[in-house]
Amino acid sequence: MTPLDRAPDRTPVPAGTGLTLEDATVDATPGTPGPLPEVHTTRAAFRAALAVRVRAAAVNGITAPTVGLVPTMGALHGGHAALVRQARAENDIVIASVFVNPLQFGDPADLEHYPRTLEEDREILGAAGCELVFAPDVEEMYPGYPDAPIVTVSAGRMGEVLEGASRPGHFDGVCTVVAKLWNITAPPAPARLRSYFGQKDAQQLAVLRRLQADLDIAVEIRPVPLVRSPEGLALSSRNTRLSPESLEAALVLHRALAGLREDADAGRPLGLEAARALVEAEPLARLDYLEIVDHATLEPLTAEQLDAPLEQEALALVAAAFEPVRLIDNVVLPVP
Ligand SMILES: Nc1ncnc2c1ncn2[C@@H]1O[C@H](COP(=O)(O)OP(=O)(O)OP(=O)(O)O)[C@@H](O)[C@H]1O
Ligand SMILES: CC(C)(CO)[C@@H](O)C(=O)[O-]
Ligand code: BAL
Repeated sequence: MTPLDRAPDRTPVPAGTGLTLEDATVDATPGTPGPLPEVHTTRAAFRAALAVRVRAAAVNGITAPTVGLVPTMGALHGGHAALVRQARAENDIVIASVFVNPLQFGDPADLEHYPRTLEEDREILGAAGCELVFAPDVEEMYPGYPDAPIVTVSAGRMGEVLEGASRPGHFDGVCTVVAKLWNITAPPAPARLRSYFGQKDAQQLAVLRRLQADLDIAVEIRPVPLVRSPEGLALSSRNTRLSPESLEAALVLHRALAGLREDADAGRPLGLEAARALVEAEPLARLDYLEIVDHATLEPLTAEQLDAPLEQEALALVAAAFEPVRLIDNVVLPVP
């Protein structure tokens, strides 16, 4: 029995339902140094190292250990540390992947400038309780790249809206790499895999729930609340590329979402236009979208649904450019 199985308030969220988790209070500090996790760059070496840990658990009387996987693209911060800490609290073995996945980048400059900081990442992962890291290069992950992979996973219509409309192919790339990561890190039975994703990437979480359910993949998805800076900015690896002025300006995203959250809490009509106008009034922001959608399907709420108290939980999602980066944020809108 794992810590998660024992905790009655931690029953798995069924696939397709929304999150009810509040944003997390900020703890952007990496924590006290822990043992540095073992890093493997090949699939074979990683699988062998995981099998050793599963056997060691059995020797210690844990015959069906759970493995908590935290997929990341590196450049880790307090948001990622929260994922690892939650995985540590709920599982017998905690592993992470660090891989900047070229399939999910449309913009070559975004891929080129994506920060790569494996040594610092290792320290953050160790401090948060991760013991094993899979950090392949592109050739290991996609032998023959860019002529491979030939067969990929499609996110379907959920991958064409919101982020997907601005980043065509992005969610197909995410689904393809995550399906591979789940296959590579699947522990030998009777051990079980759980995979941790942040609410910060709310559309990604919704798409990956469908990937798991629609393809019957043997993994349990565990959501983790969004972690913000003390000022309210959603922590993101891309924040490091913002000027001090843009950092300040970017707080408008949280202000706009907080207004919608207040409307929802009070059972008032949701002030979607006012929230959009707030972001548009910020000179350093270029609004891409601000939408209110169904939590599980990502379908936009109708005008009637926006005007009446919510009957089911919704999600307000925003994306805006603060040159040279594009930021996303979201808030869960609860039933009043
Ligand atoms: N502020 C945050 N709060 C909660 N989870 C987060 C936060 N930031 C990232 N995550 C989660 O960490 C995982 C890895 O994300 P990723 O490596 O893309 O980091 P990131 O900071 O979101 O990067 P970027 O914003 O540049 O895309 C994802 O599941 C993501 O949702
Ligand atoms: C899930 C993920 C690691 C896949 O590359 C990435 O999209 C991310 O970091 O959110
Ligand atoms: N956190 C989502 C990964 C990306 O922006 O590509």
